[in-house]
Formats: sequence, C-alpha cells, structure tokens
Amino acid sequence: MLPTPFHFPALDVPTLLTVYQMVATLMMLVTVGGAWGTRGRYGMWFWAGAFASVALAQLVRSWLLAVAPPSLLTMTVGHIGGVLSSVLVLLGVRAFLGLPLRWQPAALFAGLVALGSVSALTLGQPLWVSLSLTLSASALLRCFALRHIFRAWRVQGGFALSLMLLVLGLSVAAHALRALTSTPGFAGSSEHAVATNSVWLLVFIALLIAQAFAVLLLLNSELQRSLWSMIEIDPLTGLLNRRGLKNRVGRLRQRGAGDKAELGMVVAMIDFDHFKDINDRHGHAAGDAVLRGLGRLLLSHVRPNDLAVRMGGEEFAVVWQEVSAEDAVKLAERLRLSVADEIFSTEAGAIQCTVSIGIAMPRSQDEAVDDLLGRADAALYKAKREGRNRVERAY
Ligand SMILES: Nc1nc2c(ncn2[C@@H]2O[C@H](COP(=O)(O)OP(=O)(O)OP(=O)(O)O)[C@@H](O)[C@H]2O)c(=O)[nH]1
Repeated sequence: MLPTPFHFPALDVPTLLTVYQMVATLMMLVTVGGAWGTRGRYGMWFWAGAFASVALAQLVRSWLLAVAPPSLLTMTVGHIGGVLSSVLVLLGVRAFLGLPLRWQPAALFAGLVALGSVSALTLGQPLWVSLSLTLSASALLRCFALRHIFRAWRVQGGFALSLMLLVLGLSVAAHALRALTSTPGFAGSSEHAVATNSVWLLVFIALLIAQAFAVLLLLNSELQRSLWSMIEIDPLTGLLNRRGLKNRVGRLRQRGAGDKAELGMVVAMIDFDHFKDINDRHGHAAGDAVLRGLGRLLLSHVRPNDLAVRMGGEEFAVVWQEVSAEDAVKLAERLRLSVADEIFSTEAGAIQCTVSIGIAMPRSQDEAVDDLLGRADAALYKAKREGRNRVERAY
C-alpha cells in the first residue's frame, strides 16, 4: 500500500454530494442568466449544460437513494453525469472560440465510456473501476478543451483566458488524480478511500465555482470586444470607421510592427467626384448603394493585413502595409481605374462614377496618425483641384 496524505476522518460524503449538487445548480442558474442575456452566444448554453448535468446527475442519484436501495443506476449516474459535463465543457469552449462544433466524436466517446462504466459494475467489478474510468475520460475530454484554450490564449492573452486556462488545467489534474487515488493501490483501506474521496469532492466544488467565474469573465471580455468592434465599424458599408482606422494603426505601432510595416505603410484617401450630383439625380438610396458598392470594391483591393475604411460621408481610405512608394502609386491608379470601370447597380439603375485619390507615406516612425491623414487629405484636395478622377501623392 502506498502512503496517502489524507490522515483525517472522512467528511460526510452524502452532505458533500448535496452541497456539490446545490453549487452546480447555482452555477447553472448564473450561467443560464448570462446565456439568456447574450442570446446564447459564445457557447454559454453548453457551459450552463455542463453545470446542469452535474446538478441533475446528483439530483437523480439522491432521489433514487431515497426511494430504493443502492442499485447499479444509483452508483453510475453521478459518474456518467460527470463525463457528460466534460463533453459540454469541451463543446462550450469550441463554440466560444468559433470552432466547428463536431459534437459527434465527443458524444460517441462519452457514450462508450458510459457503457464501459455500467458494464464494469454489471460484470461485478468494484465501484472504483467505474469511477476511475469515467474520471479518466473526463480528464481526457477536458485536455482537449485545455488545448483549444491554450492556443487562443497564446494569440489573444488576457486575464479571462488565463483564468480559464488555469481552471481547466487544474480540473484536468483533479480528474486524473482523483481517478488515480480511487485505485486500491493509492486508497489502501476503504476508510482512506472515503476520506480521500471527500477531499476530492471539496476540490470539485471549488473548481465548479472557479469554472463559472472564468466563464462569466470570458463572456464579459468577449462582450467588451464586440462593443469595441461595433464602435469601430461603419454600419452602411461594414468597413472600419475613422476611429477604427486610428485604433488599428495605433495598435500596430504599440506591437512594434511599425519598424518594418509602418515605414512601408501607405494611406490613400479616396473621395467620390461630384457625389452630390448622384444623390440629386438618383436619390439618396441609390447614393447609399454606390457607397456600399465602393466598400465591396475596396475590400477586394486590400490584403488581410491592410485596412479599408469609410472616413465619413463619401470619403474613404485604404491603408496598404509593407508597400514601396512606387507600388503605392500603382495600387492607387489601379483602384481609381477599377472604380471608373465599375457599374454600380442600384434601385435607380446602373450608375458609373469616378474617385479622386490622395496618397501619403509616413515621414518618420514618430509622425502622428492625424498628420499622416492630414497630408493624404491635402493630396486628395490637390487631385480635386487638378481636375478630379486622378491620383496625387503627398511629399
Ligand atoms: N447617399 C448618401 N450621401 C451622402 C452620405 N454622406 C454624405 N453624402 C452626400 O455626399 C455629398 C458630398 O457632397 P460634396 O461634399 O459637395 O462633394 P461632391 O459632390 O462629391 O463634390 P467633390 O467632392 O468636390 O467632387 C453630399 O450631397 C452629401 O449629402 C451618405 O451616407 N449617403
């Protein structure tokens, strides 16, 4: 027999299981509240389901014990509820991270584990075999969830993801260690087994609370992120707005990407020529359709790291990154020609129009974004003065 560190009388297991059930119910309600408020986004329903399956399994277990002597079902229902909970945690993480759900393999795996757990008891194996099996399966499922969160954490960082990473890490370890310490080699006498098990129940209760807390923090940070993107997006075209442009360029600088990228950053200010005439002749709705059309066209002219922006009214901008001054002039010319060739279809009929473009490159790494935009704007107005439908470059 290996020595066990738990040399104290067993805590009352039925009471602990009741507390476990109550905490799981409370955490389920908290998480459902969050899911309701966010209309079920970010996998909240799965996470609420993870708490619900623990609460429900314990509820069924205590109800069965109240009405009949311990049976196979009574013994396995809690274990199987635990595996189901781990499946739902994994699906919640996948939904939160926007990964394809692919629930079938996880559900099949959990089904086979449940079958194995019931079969073990039916074949007369002791309870610890069934418990260790379901706990190991839970540890494995949570390992997958941990891996997904770890990848997201490496890209995004942040306190909420760090906490979720920690909670999942601890919960993988707790499931695996509980499985190990349930074996007779570790547990030794049945008295020790009960004492160890009751300590694990306390750990699991603490983990449930920490998990709900991490879930709510994740949700909060995600809501903040989507609020920011709403503030940064122009509703008519779906492009970034002026604030979005400034924030993105600012973030690029903070990340130090400026050293390489910013010296090759080019801002192009783009303004429709005589847009007032389009509105006057075809109506405001047709004008809006043209603005949306230009938005789509700009997106087709930028790479994933570049920015396409509606600065306001009929003024747009593009930020190309890592291009030379000569290439920037060619890109702007190509853009001007594609707008001139484009036939914008609107409810008032097909409309053709032209744009004037002013481009500017940063004079130095320290040049303020506003100054850079101001010089591009000055070049744009030069293009307007010189006759429109042309590209001018700021020096
Ligand atoms: N349909 C539509 N029109 C807009 C929107 N925002 C601004 N405009 C119109 O864009 C026009 C801009 O007019 P001006 O600033 O005189 O410029 P312009 O007619 O394009 O002339 P130049 O820039 O000098 O070539 C105005 O008629 C605005 O009402 C919008 O969101 N939708």
